[in-house]
Amino acid sequence: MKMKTKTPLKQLKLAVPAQETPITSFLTASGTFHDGDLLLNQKGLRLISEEKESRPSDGKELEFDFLLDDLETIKVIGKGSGGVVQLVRHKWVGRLFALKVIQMNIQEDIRKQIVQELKINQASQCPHVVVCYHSFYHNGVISLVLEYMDRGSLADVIKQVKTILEPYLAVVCKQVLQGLVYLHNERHVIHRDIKPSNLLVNHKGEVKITDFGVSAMLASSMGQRDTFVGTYNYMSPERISGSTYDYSSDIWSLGMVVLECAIGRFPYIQSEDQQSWPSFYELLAAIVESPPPSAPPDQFSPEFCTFVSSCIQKDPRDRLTSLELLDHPFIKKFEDKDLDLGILVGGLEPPVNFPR
Ligand SMILES: Nc1ncnc2c1ncn2[C@@H]1O[C@H](COP(=O)(O)OP(=O)(O)OP(=O)(O)O)[C@@H](O)[C@H]1O
Repeated sequence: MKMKTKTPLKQLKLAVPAQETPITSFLTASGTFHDGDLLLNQKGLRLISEEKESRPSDGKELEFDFLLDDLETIKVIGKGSGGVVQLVRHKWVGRLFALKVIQMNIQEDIRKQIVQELKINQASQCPHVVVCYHSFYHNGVISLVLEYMDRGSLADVIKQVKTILEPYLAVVCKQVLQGLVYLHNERHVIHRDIKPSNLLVNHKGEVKITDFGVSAMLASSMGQRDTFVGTYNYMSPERISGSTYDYSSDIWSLGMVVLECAIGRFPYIQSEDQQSWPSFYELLAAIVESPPPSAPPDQFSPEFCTFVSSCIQKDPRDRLTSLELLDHPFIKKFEDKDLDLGILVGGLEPPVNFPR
């Protein structure tokens, strides 16, 4: 066994029991957050293990260094429960990014979730997962420099178009499934928060998954019940009832999102003119106890109906996997039609002009 003769001061500092401000318990004296092969400080995030390997360029890597001061805010484009998302421009290069700012007065398990998000994003080599170019930690705030998705989220899209027709929905689904196959089969992570506002779209018609549950975790840790309600809508019955869950939990959520986009309303609301939403607890009870929602067969193709019911199954074992769903007849049906989602979203108001 290798013995160290001297214990470095930094290690002594880490051994001190939890202090009043939780952040100090995981930062080194130099203000660096260290977790395994991940280093995060004011200068940015580094994956130490990958530093020596020269990664093949996929055209997404940036040739310039980032400093927070080099980014100028254009405007706020979104607000989540964990913080604010701004459209920013790199002053010298002129390129646009989305800057997500997350407050960090939080506990250990939530911090681990955030580290997971940082790791996934930083190392993402998948065209259907939003790229995180850089992350900063400063004064208790984590800032993520994300790929800017100029058509906003699927939530923004359905606010305008109300419903998405099956052929376009198949194109959206295929891309989300490709992102999920990457997360489930290559990164071995459950997203945990698939919902319309976490599926982002750009003018090229690309759809990408973002936000690995950080905001939801933050909200729940801070007891913001109201802002956290939204995330339960797409949550699988096994998660709501506190059972163990796995990748198939994301598939339930995907099914709910797809069905909502097709019928133009959240599936647990009976009809468009229903006076009020079910209460928070009524909704949770319905998801856990009622038969799962399905696509009305008189309005949709058999392929679409079976796709939805292959996702929205109460028993997680009855759901297909992301890889199996990529081969589903609903996805295959429109594959050679060469449909351009860019044309659909191109006709919409860019979300940056929305009054918020
Ligand atoms: N990379 C991005 N490019 C463009 N717009 C983005 C980007 N990331 C987020 N947004 C916009 O900002 C909004 C807020 O995002 P955020 O992830 O903070 O919260 P949310 O997913 O809407 O909600 P919650 O915090 O409850 O999960 C999104 O709905 C989206 O419209």
